[in-house]
Amino acid sequence: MVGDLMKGRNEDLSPQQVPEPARPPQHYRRWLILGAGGQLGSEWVEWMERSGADYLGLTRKELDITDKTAVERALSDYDPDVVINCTAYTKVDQAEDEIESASSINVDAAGHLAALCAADDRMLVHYSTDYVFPGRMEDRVRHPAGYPVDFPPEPVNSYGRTKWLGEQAVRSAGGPHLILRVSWLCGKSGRNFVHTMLRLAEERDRLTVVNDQFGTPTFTAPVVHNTLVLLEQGARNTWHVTSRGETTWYHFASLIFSLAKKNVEVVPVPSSEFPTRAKRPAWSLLDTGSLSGLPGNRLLPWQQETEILLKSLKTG
Ligand SMILES: NC(=O)C1=CN([C@@H]2O[C@H](COP(=O)(O)OP(=O)(O)OC[C@H]3O[C@@H](n4cnc5c(N)ncnc54)[C@H](OP(=O)(O)O)[C@@H]3O)[C@@H](O)[C@H]2O)C=CC1
Ligand SMILES: Cc1cn([C@H]2C[C@H](O)[C@@H](COP(=O)(O)OP(=O)(O)O[C@H]3O[C@@H](C)C(=O)[C@@H](O)[C@H]3O)O2)c(=O)[nH]c1=O
Repeated sequence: MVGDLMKGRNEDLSPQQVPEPARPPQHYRRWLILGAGGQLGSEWVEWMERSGADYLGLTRKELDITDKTAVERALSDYDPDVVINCTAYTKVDQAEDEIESASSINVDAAGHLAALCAADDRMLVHYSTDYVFPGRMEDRVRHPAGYPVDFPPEPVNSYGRTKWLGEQAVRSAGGPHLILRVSWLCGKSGRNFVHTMLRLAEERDRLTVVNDQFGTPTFTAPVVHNTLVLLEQGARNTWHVTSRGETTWYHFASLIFSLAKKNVEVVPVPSSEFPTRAKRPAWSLLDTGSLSGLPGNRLLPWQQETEILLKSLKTG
């Protein structure tokens, strides 16, 4: 079935060689990583540590991005050339009821950070999401390779709306920036679908998982790699960064259990049989065509990246 889903995209999704990890470009000397305790932030810290780059990673405890004075002080004290904003409010269901909290982090704080970066000509990398798009199945017919970067956003939930407003706040600050939209993000640490499935496998022997929401699982290591590739090439503005291919949460769960050798019965269900507080887009594939043209990119099939992540969870 996963094979069938892939056929529509008419591309080679067999495993490919994993490129050598990209290195931080030399033209940026000092790197500030915000949200360093989150799943993407901790991946960034690991890469920076390994590369020997001059970086400072700040967790939420060390810097609350909604504290304007503290953010100003952090920027002026460390004086970074590039700021990687991995902070976000990411609890999709809770965002429906905690709009103020989600907005203060995803919109106001992102805009304030962008304005400060713009004032001192610091490069800002900001992450956004596939959930900014409406996710209509009919959009798939017109855009089989995924939503183009300039497709008009129309989020279907509060989290998506705050991320879209956050993007606009970053753009309107007018400084040098990269906004990278990623989807269905999973990494070694933090809250994500892989960890949720592995936890549920210990608690239950049968799970129902939605099979009518389509997208692309994306992994933190290739996101950091591709961000470095984009920075190396001097890229600016908005890009889509995902793995290759397309699947549903049900097929993603099935692959996780099969690779992790978990004996769980996974039952495919329509979204109507798995009600959630927030609506999710039915189809949120992102077109990564622009990134695929850049040398050194890491755009591997989502199945291969899932296997790489599960192996790294095993080996630690
Ligand atoms: N997770 C996903 O599936 C996807 C994520 N994205 C985007 O990718 C980016 C990274 O997401 P991801 O790493 O998964 O998210 P996480 O939720 O794992 O990390 C976000 C981090 O931001 C921190 N944070 C929250 N509020 C504040 C604050 N006021 N000040 C400082 N730090 C704060 C969180 O701390 P704490 O945990 O203590 O609250 C957490 O460490 C985000 O922009 C997200 O919107 C895009 C698509 C998919
Ligand atoms: C746990 C579980 C979830 N589901 C469904 C609910 C939902 O429709 C889908 C995904 O579940 P989650 O709640 O884990 O994923 P969700 O929080 O919607 O993930 C999103 O997070 C934000 C931050 C993003 O930016 C998105 O790209 C996306 O990754 O799977 C099941 O069908 N069965 C289950 O047992």
